[in-house]
Amino acid sequence: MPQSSDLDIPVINVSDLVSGTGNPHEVAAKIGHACREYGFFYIIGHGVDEELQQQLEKVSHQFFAQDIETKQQINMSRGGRAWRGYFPVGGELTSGKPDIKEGIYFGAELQDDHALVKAGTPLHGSNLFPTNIPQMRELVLNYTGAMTRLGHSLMTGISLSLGLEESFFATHYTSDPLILFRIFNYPAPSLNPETESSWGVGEHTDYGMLTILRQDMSGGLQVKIKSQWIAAPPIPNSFVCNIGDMLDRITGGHYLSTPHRVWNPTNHNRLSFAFFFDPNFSAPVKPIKINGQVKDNKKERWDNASVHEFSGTYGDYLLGKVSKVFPQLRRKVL
Ligand SMILES: O=C(O)CCC(=O)C(=O)O
Ligand SMILES: [Fe+2]
Repeated sequence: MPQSSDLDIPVINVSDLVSGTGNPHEVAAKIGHACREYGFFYIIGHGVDEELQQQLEKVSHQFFAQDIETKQQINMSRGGRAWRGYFPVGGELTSGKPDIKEGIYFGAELQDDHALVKAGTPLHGSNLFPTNIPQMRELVLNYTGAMTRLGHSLMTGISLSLGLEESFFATHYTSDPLILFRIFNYPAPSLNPETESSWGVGEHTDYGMLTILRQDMSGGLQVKIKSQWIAAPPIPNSFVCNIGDMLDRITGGHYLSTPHRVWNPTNHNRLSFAFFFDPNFSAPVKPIKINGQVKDNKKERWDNASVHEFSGTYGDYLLGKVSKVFPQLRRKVL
């Protein structure tokens, strides 16, 4: 680990963006700098109710502490094409290796009569909530509501930071954002991932636009910046934000989709709450004109793939990735 403090991930107070008062341009400039140099930043002053977060954390501990049979009652196999529900430890792979984590997948709560659900669109539908922990439903829906509002505010900052109209992303990409929300539990004790090659989540980049992560106080998140792994330790009352592949693509690589990985360095379980604020499923993803050349971090990337070679909608990109692991999510051939 480098000792140099110039590799510290920036902490940005976003209250002026969220409240729409004060100086959003100053906040946007800080976000722009962080996106160019790190692809990661912490936010404080985000306005998301701390009590709500703590209650969600409490019921999540309650859920994961149950026996496996009870948790399996909402297994992902029951979520069908909506891609919702519980997966057990080892049930998800990163680069072909099983992750040492379990979790629950949630998304926007859409009923069967919603047009996209009726059309059989993958990743759209209703959630699987645990019936034996009834509070979880309302907490998850309140939390995803608050995070969706926060996502919209941050996207205005990202628009401004690129010298675009503040509504640029809302107009072209996120009028109906694809929302994925995952609660993860990384059990303890963990093996040393450096020697045992067993990560909670192996090295990867996120697929979409913007990820907003709440991590508990355990630590263990690492970010690959300028070829070095650095720690992104928990900071009370903050969220960690990072850029996904689509924003990297749209900005010609000027905003980096930065590789990261996680393990549990403690002797108790580690919880995290990953909220993915991603483009509309049907939005065509196209680069904007930006000064300077396209920057391709293909060589730095875990998959040695270039996001700049992709063309199509966000749905095409996402399904191309996840249907390798979940073949049932392939598009229906009409
Ligand atoms: O659990 C974490 O801290 C991060 C999870 C993550 O990187 C992901 O789900 O994409
Ligand atoms: Fe991630």
